[in-house]
Amino acid sequence: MHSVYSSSSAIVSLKGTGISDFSNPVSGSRTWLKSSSGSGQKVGCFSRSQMENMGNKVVVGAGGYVLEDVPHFSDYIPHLPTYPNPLQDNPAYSVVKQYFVNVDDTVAQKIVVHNNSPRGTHFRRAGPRQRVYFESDDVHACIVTCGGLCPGLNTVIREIVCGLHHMYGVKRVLGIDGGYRGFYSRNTIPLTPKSVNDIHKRGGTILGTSRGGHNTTKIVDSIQDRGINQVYIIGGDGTQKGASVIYEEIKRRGLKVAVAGIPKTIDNDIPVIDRSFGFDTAVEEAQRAINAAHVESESIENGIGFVKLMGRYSGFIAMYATLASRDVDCCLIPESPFYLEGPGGLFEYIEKRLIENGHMVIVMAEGAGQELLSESIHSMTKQDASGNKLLQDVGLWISQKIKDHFKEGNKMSINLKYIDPTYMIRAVPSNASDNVYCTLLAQSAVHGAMAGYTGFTVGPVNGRHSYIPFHRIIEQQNKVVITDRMWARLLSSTNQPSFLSTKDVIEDKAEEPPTQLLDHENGLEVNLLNKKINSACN
Ligand SMILES: Nc1ncnc2c1ncn2[C@@H]1O[C@H](COP(=O)(O)OP(=O)(O)O)[C@@H](O)[C@H]1O
Ligand SMILES: O=P(O)(O)OC[C@H]1O[C@](O)(COP(=O)(O)O)[C@@H](O)[C@@H]1O
Ligand SMILES: [Mg+2]
Repeated sequence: MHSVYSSSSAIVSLKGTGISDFSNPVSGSRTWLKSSSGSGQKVGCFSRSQMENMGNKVVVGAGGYVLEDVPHFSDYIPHLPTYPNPLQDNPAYSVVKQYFVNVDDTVAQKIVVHNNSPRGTHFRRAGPRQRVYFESDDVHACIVTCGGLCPGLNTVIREIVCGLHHMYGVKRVLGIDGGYRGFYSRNTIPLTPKSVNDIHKRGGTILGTSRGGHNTTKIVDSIQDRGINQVYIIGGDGTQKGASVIYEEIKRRGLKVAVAGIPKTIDNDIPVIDRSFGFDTAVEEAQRAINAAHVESESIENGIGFVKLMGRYSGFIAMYATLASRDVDCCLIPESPFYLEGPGGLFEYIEKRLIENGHMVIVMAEGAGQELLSESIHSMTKQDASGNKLLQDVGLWISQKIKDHFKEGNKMSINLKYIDPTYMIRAVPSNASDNVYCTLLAQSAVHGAMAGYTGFTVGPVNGRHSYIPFHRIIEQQNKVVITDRMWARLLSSTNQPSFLSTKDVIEDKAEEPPTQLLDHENGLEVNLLNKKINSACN
């Protein structure tokens, strides 16, 4: 078994699973890995400064057990008082058999294992703790929403406000207006259970949102000046990067301010978590557009219904909407390169399908085929205010190319209807299942902040809500793995060509990224950690 040490060298013993909870304040500013002196076996090879540079809290236990832990106030503020969790006096929760999450509970990232598999990466289980680090009257929380819209934003806001109020008796919650820049350029909005009561029935975010405008110093100054001590940040990969630097600055200033991220991405491009809120709603809402495309295409000779869906780098919405519909003949996503002309190309497939069936439906994620368009028109690489690549409308461009192709030499007379429902999908309120999911995310975030955790994102890992360190959320994007069984299911449901050679498949398998929504069969997360450890050692 291996140990976690604080910089004051106070040893926190590791029970059972080889982990420790940080609910007891430990003096010192950091935790790091150290060789297990008991067994004489070397664990990891980090010097203190290497671990400090990496800034990650990792605990290694028996059998290849790894806990990628989240920071806690006690890591950098010594001797903080704790209080009994008010939930234990809450009549609604009196029916719960076990009020509090066991301090040793962690959630396995990899659940498909073999006889000799290492136990692999784990995350701290989310939920209420026996002791909290805030008295109800002392909490001054704020909530901010950043990045693009996503169904469910208002539900998360509502449930943070109500969770704080009903479970922990917190009365002071502020809304930050218009994303990160609202911290320093706008007035705040007081939020109460009454004022947020109905907001989950509306799309968008009552707080407004924005891209760009992340100024760490100004944001943390504003947090400090207003006396805010819990910051709930709802947003996608860009937002979580912003939240991570806010947390670092807060820690640098030694402030007792919890920073909790709630991952928002309609594209489902955030790694580690099972899925993101709003994704389910988006897939459901996309059915209306696909149905319309089907009706239109069926009604005319050689009809083609072409639907563009969101998905800048990840084609999950397109893939799941296609699988759900069964009316789609071709699904194009950014992860699966395709080509238009020649044998095995898109034009050939369209012609074949129209001859066979008289009509067809194509679904395309907005990020698909960007390289075809750039090659063709030498497009400039423009960015939005957050630094995200601004995409060309490939759907419109391909639609025109299809029309031109069939017009040339009077090949075939086709009727193509182009449908772009992207913003209509994004603006709807979340569906019932996303509403429940948003509630759990919000409550997990509230429990974590009250328990003194900070610098974390919440999310379900294999169905269990967990606290995940920021770096795991922001270091890579979740993508559809086209050598996985789910993409094969899609290909078999549409009958479209894979546009891949055997060589491509072999190469892709060799560098397959980890993904959620799909099976984890190869322990890539552990490999990733090992790679990090090795590179830190070299
Ligand atoms: N690397 C980064 N560091 C700090 N802030 C960032 C970073 N990337 C994005 N942000 C900020 O996060 C917010 C949202 O980012 P954006 O990419 O637009 O949306 P999303 O969070 O949905 O991906 C913006 O205010 C942006 O300035
Ligand atoms: O037009 P906007 O507001 O920049 O949003 C478009 C982008 O928003 C998204 O839906 C989600 O992006 P974010 O998660 O970065 O907000 C992308 O798929 C899409 O390209
Ligand atoms: Mg993003």
